[in-house]
Amino acid sequence: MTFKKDRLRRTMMFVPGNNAGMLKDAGIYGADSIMFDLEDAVSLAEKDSARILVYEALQTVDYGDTELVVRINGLDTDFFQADIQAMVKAGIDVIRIPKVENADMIRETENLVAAAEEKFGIPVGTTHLMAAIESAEGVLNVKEIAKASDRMIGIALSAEDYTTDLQTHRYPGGKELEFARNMIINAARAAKISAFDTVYTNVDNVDGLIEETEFIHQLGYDGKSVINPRQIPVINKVFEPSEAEVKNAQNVIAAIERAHQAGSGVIAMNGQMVDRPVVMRAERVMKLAKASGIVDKEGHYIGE
Ligand SMILES: CC(=O)SCCNC(=O)CCNC(=O)[C@H](O)C(C)(C)COP(=O)(O)OP(=O)(O)OC[C@H]1O[C@@H](n2cnc3c(N)ncnc32)[C@H](O)[C@@H]1OP(=O)(O)O
Ligand SMILES: O=C([O-])CC(=O)C(=O)O
Ligand SMILES: [Mg+2]
Repeated sequence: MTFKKDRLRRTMMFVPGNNAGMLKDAGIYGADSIMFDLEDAVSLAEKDSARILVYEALQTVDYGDTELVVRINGLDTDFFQADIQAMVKAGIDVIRIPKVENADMIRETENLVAAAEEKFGIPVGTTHLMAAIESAEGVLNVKEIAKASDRMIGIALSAEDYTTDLQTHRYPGGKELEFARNMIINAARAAKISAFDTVYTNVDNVDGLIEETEFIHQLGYDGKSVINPRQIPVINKVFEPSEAEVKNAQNVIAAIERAHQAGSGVIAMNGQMVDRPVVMRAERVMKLAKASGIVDKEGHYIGE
């Protein structure tokens, strides 16, 4: 398991914790993060066996350098304490807390995680947290939630439960999610952590998934939670920079290097000002280009 706070997180794939076959193969599909689910994909009768199965998978399956996340059961259930114990002991990278409504829920989880780290000899502070926002209360408190702990790496919108709480449902186009999506991306960026959009539940509707992903990409989200491996390349493609974007980013980076050599932090390129925010955007384009395999190690465009 490897952890890097600012890594790319275009796709975070839910894997039902009670499905041994899916647990075994989850690493082969190229998700940036794998999320083992102990919560809503697992029936009440299977809560204990799923926890054991995920623990075993973490001991035996090689997931390479994919980030490993577990969605524990909610803090209002009888299962979350055992989930935390087992997953911290297994050395999970990130614990995703479902149905987070306020910052106290993050602090409560953090205390239990810290105690488990001490108990199992895991360096204190190395298990990270993220929060899923699934209610109106959660959306209204998201700023405090995002900043509740140094362990926080991200905030996710969970629109199935959220729209139920709002007493609506999901519509094509997602107007009912506009407020939550804007709140979450701003809270995540204010806290300097990742923002994940919700699952797209119709796995056969590729056009709908592209449309939704283009929209959340435009808003600034890092990526989406996914429920099926077929959704991974579709989302990655939306996040893949175009050739023109890559070439522009390369020119920006070269221009600012020339400026720095001349002792300046700003330079004009084809009549456009290039300064720090432009360079930061260019660096993100190059990071996405590398992850998409469209540039070589030196950053030269090689296409697909
Ligand atoms: C609101 C919420 O809480 S959402 C989160 C909880 N829900 C989940 O976790 C659901 C996870 N997803 C799934 O169970 C399934 O993808 C379904 C039920 C949506 C669709 O199932 P299928 O139609 O069988 O998917 P599909 O035919 O595309 O599967 C292709 C392969 O991918 C595997 N696969 C499918 N989904 C996943 C997954 N989430 N993780 C790992 N492997 C998966 C299948 O096992 C199959 O493997 P195989 O070719 O070796 O047999
Ligand atoms: O996190 C997600 O997108 C899935 C989920 O639990 C929800 O939508 O309620
Ligand atoms: Mg949910």
